Amino acid sequence: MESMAVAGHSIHTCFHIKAKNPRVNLEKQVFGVPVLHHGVSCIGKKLKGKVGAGVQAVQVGLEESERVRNLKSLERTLELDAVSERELREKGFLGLRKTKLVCTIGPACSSLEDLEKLVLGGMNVARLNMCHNTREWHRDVIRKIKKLNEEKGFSVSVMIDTEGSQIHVVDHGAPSSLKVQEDSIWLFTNEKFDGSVPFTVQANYEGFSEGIKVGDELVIDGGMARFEVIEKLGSDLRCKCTDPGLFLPRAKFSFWRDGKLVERNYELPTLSTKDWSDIEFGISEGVNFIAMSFVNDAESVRQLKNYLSTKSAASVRVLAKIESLESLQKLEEIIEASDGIMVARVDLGVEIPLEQIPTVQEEITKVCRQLNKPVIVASQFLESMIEYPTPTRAEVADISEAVRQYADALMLAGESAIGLFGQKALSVLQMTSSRLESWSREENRQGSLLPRQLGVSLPDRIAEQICNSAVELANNLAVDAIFVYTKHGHMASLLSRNRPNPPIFAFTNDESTRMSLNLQWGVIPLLVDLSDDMESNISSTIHLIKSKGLVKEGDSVLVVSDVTPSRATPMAFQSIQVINMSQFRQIRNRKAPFLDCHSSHLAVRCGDFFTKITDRLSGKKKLEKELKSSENGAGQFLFWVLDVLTGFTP
Ligand SMILES: Nc1ncnc2c1ncn2[C@@H]1O[C@H](COP(=O)(O)OP(=O)(O)O)[C@@H](O)[C@H]1O
Ligand SMILES: C=C(OP(=O)(O)O)C(=O)O
Repeated sequence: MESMAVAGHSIHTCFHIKAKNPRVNLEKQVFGVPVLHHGVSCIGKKLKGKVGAGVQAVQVGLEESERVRNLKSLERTLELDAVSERELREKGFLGLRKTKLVCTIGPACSSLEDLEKLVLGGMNVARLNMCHNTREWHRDVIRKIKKLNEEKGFSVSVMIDTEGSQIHVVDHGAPSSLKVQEDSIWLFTNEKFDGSVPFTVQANYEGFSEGIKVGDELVIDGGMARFEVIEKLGSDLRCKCTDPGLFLPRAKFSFWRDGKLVERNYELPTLSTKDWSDIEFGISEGVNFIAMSFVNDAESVRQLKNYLSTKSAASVRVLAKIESLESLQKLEEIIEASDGIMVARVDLGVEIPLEQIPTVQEEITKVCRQLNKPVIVASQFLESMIEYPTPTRAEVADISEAVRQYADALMLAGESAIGLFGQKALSVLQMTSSRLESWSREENRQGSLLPRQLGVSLPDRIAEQICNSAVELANNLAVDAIFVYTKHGHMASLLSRNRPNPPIFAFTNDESTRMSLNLQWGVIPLLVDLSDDMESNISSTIHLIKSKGLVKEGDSVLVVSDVTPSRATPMAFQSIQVINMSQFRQIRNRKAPFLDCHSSHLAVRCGDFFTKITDRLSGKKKLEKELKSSENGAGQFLFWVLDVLTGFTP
């Protein structure tokens, strides 16, 4: 054991852990777990009156004047975005929406007024697809969003999608959508000519028909219309319509043989020359996310991330769009290489049968959570609302299903970009996701993917386990919020991964972290000027939230702090504390922590306890016996924590 600080009901311990399991490199890691000896008896119920009244442990070595200075500077700089603040006032902590919303910006919503309405309607991320419209148009939209952020106190992130390389139709013989009649004969060609020729479809890639045989099936947009290849004329294909339907501009097509997709290795790069120049544009306009279209392997994601690093733009997060069979086959490596995933359901439906989309979506969402990467489920949630003012019941059910699967974010495409009822569509998305979230909470149905099922899969197992346990504590103690202090957002995302009942307030002093956390389920990112003194950070942020009148009598918070080594805290220190915010008072006049006999007894227990856990539970039985027989509350508490933590069998 290294050091300890105890005051009031909060106990902080800090100790070395020596692991016997070589996979867990604990030797150099130190963390502290402040624990309560009250509260054991109130698991699952509201904590009113039972929680330590405040954070009273004070950093060793910090002079009082410095502490007060830290507190004052924090108070000046805490930024909670205007939309979250309004929602918090209206609905309280537990009423905050957890599922994030992404809107595609297009001609129907690109004015300043319309963008503001989308932000007020809950848009967390504005998405611009670089395959449409001009660069000037995109620049104008990005600047409008930044202007709104600055002037109205919003915090909306910007995402651009690269166009990517996919075989699609350049022209299908008409300027707009076209009905395809049964048995009509069409020519598919790579020849380039100006204008439209009836019954002639120009493809964007000359090798589009390589490997295709007479008798193969050509499917438009995953089933909008179907043709049979009846003749090969050089690289052109003569096809007969077997299943009539619609030809949309830029329709995508795929070939099928014996009920299976004909897989071909097109010599098309994931990022074209145009994409690279769009990426340059995105960097220069300070976008927060780049969503890469048609990613087929992890290498292309790494290539973009390396490029961003060389351009000092590593803070731009790279999302991989899963929209091909190949990307599904290499799903895990792509997820691991990227900063997040978009399930691009429209294009995915071109390459896999439509009936497989729901289960594939669920699988991708689950793997993303396991690997701790945010996932956006995209497109066609409210397709009918492009034209109609109300959604179909099936569309509402589709939204609910994605929320039930715990996707981090849901995305509108044509509904907001070109739809007649974009704002209404966003409000349907917002209301449906909020409704399902509160239903899950009320009915205590949050356990569909328990932390145990997430497995122990991440490289930083200590942080992972602390966050898993913190969320279990937060849920069982029914706290109103979780606070986390984070530089890169790592701890915040690990907490979010467990999909807790209370919202996660992530305090960061890094603007790019704040913007990237906008995609993370249940996280309210706040920009603060964090100091080295974690206790004063905690004290000031609670004080500030209180002073804004956002705390009600009895509101409690579970605080997870992740402090990197500094002058004031020479060791890495991660701690969990539970604080009753309404009774909280800022402590300004205490200089040093103090110990008492009871606390030092507890700390020894803690050291013993964690050593045994990391020793693959070998000591669990013995320790259980010791803790069970303990006569004080601390022993009982640790017995319970042991029970929580040891559910995570390595
Ligand atoms: N910036 C834009 N300018 C014009 N139209 C757009 C723009 N962005 C999107 N759209 C329209 O909205 C629709 C949906 O957009 P998107 O989600 O990019 O899907 P996709 O490109 O696959 O159709 C597009 O088909 C296009 O008609
Ligand atoms: C979001 C999608 O991709 P894009 O809009 O780029 O075609 C999709 O296919 O669902």
